[in-house]
Amino acid sequence: MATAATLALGPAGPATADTQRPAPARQSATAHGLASVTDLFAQRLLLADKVAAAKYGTDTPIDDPAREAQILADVRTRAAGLGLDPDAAAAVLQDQIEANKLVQRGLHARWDAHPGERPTERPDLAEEVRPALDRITTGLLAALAGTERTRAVPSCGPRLAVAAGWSAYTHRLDALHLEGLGRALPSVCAGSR
Ligand SMILES: C=C(O[C@@H]1C=C(C(=O)O)C=C[C@H]1O)C(=O)O
Repeated sequence: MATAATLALGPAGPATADTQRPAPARQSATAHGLASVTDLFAQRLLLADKVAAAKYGTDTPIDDPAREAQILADVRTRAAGLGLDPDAAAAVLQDQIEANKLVQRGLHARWDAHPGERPTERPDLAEEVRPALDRITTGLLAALAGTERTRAVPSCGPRLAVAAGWSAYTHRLDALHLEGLGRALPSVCAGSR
């Protein structure tokens, strides 16, 4: 599927209707589109609502260093298996973790200030929410592998900005989640590390 990002930044120049675009260029722009990465960032940030709800009003802290270390070690191993630089992949995941905690903190502050907005249900962190986060991590590693070349070119930054804007729009991110998305981006482009 062609996204606004791929249409705006595809290698064939100015955006043209899909039917007019040569097939190889369209395929290449789509396969390497950074929206595959930023869409997963947005999905992960939306899951922060469930994480925050699972923890709110309990003794479970927002920060869980042991779980973070486990995720990062696993990501390093799997990145190596995919031919990705383990440090680079771990840096991207570290940013997702920081972004997630930013949203969780924002939600807890909001719920403290506005009791009427507190969640009415407490999702199961271990059984429901963390498995969903783990599925996103698997998709993210594949998306990082699929965008390796795009993430290494000088135009990565502007492409990433367009992709992030598109993902924020399609996932209807509010101001807090948009702030989280900004925190999720710094390690994506190879030149930024
Ligand atoms: C999401 C959670 O909260 C925090 C954020 C994490 C993440 O983004 O993966 C992992 C551990 C916690 O520090 C969680 O506890 O599962």
